[in-house]
Amino acid sequence: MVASIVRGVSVRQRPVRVLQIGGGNFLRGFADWMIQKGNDAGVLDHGVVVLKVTASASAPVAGPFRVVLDGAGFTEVTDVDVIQEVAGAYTDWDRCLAVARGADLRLVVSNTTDAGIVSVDEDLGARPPATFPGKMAVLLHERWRHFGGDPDRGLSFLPCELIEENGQALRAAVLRHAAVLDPGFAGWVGAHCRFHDTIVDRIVPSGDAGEVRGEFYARWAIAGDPRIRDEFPLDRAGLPVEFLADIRPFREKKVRILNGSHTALAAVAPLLGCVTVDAAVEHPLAGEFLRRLLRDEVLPTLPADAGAFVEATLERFRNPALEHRLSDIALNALSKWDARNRPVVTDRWAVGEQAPLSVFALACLLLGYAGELGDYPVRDSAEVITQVRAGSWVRGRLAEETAEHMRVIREAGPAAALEKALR
Ligand SMILES: NC(=O)c1ccc[n+]([C@@H]2O[C@H](COP(=O)([O-])OP(=O)(O)OC[C@H]3O[C@@H](n4cnc5c(N)ncnc54)[C@H](O)[C@@H]3O)[C@@H](O)[C@H]2O)c1
Ligand SMILES: O=P(O)(O)OC[C@@H](O)[C@@H](O)[C@H](O)[C@H](O)CO
Repeated sequence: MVASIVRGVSVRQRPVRVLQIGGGNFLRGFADWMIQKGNDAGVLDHGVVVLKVTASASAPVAGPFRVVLDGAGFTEVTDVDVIQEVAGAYTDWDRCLAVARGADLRLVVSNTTDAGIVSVDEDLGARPPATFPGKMAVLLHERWRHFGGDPDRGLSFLPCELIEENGQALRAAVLRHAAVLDPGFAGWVGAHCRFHDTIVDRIVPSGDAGEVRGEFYARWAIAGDPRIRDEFPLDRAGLPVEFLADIRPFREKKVRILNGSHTALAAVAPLLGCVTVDAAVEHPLAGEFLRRLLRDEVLPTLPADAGAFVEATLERFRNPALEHRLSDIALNALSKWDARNRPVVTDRWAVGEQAPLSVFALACLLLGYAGELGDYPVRDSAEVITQVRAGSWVRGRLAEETAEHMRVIREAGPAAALEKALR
């Protein structure tokens, strides 16, 4: 294979088999790292083209970067050179269409945050269409036309977004647009493109163009058509990838334990002076809050074997090398509380129990969003912030319970209020 020079560093040229939607830290430190390992182990020969699907000025850089991963007592450094090109949907849509016609293309990996997989009516003639599914439908249409509807030219989708049934959500959104473009094309998408639900796990807190930093721990659970195991045989390179018939139990455990406690901790611990996750775990009050939340509220809603994942998660949170800032987790915190913490509260209430610490975290968020907690980090949509300030974000029993916590926080301060909630 010929090597090309990008930013003065050699990039190994490989067939472009993967279209990557988004070039954020997570995909580079997780999916690209795995593809690199698969290539190095000889189970893959995959190059990646990154499609930049947002209009922001900052673009991911094509070419090699370094992934630095911290494990328990060791650091792993990997030079990743799988990205062959970055194509900008807003700067060169024709190039994106050309990539979609690629003869070697097999897989689409995406991570567009919780906001990316949306299903709305939009102008599919726009260059480019506004949303990720809209763009994908037009790119697939180009591919379908180019290959004359060849059944062997369908693509396999591995979305990494943390929403429920991510593959099925993406499929439904793409099919909605496909039906508008051409019924024959929609039939081809439905029959020959495979959308896998997946759940990912690796904490990747930071990065820049040249380097991504995260933890060594990783897990990728992939559901759906078993042919994916041969198309993307990362498990044969010893990577932590599992092909499962049903990923829902793992998803529920991971989201409730890891993401839910991240969200709750990021709501509460800054009020106690904590800046990072590891500092919060070691803080007497914040650490107690986290452990009690997991033990008394989250674990009882999960199968008995979830205890081991709680212990492992606490150990991962203690990793000081990650320097994981609580304010970075605070993005869209209320929507995340809704998706990750509310189900715990609802499940506890359904069996006649309480979930005061989950509700306490919500009370902190509501006070912070209302501007009552000084420089509390608030990073959410204007719509959500307006709803909170109008008092319409919570209703019923949740409104009553949060109001009581908010009263105590206002009167006694966050630390005393948390001590009371922990009693
Ligand atoms: N970093 C982690 O530890 C980690 C681990 C697992 C999952 N995740 C998930 O990844 C997401 C954050 O990714 P990151 O850490 O790489 O952050 P990042 O900011 O580096 O990357 C976010 C990516 O999403 C794209 N994006 C944002 N909004 C979009 C939209 N509306 N439509 C299309 N694309 C959009 C951006 O262009 C960028 O490529 C979160 O949703 C998180 O749940 C992160
Ligand atoms: O990225 P967010 O804001 O959706 O959530 C923050 C963290 O909980 C998340 O990124 C975890 O680090 C990740 O899900 C670990 O697998």
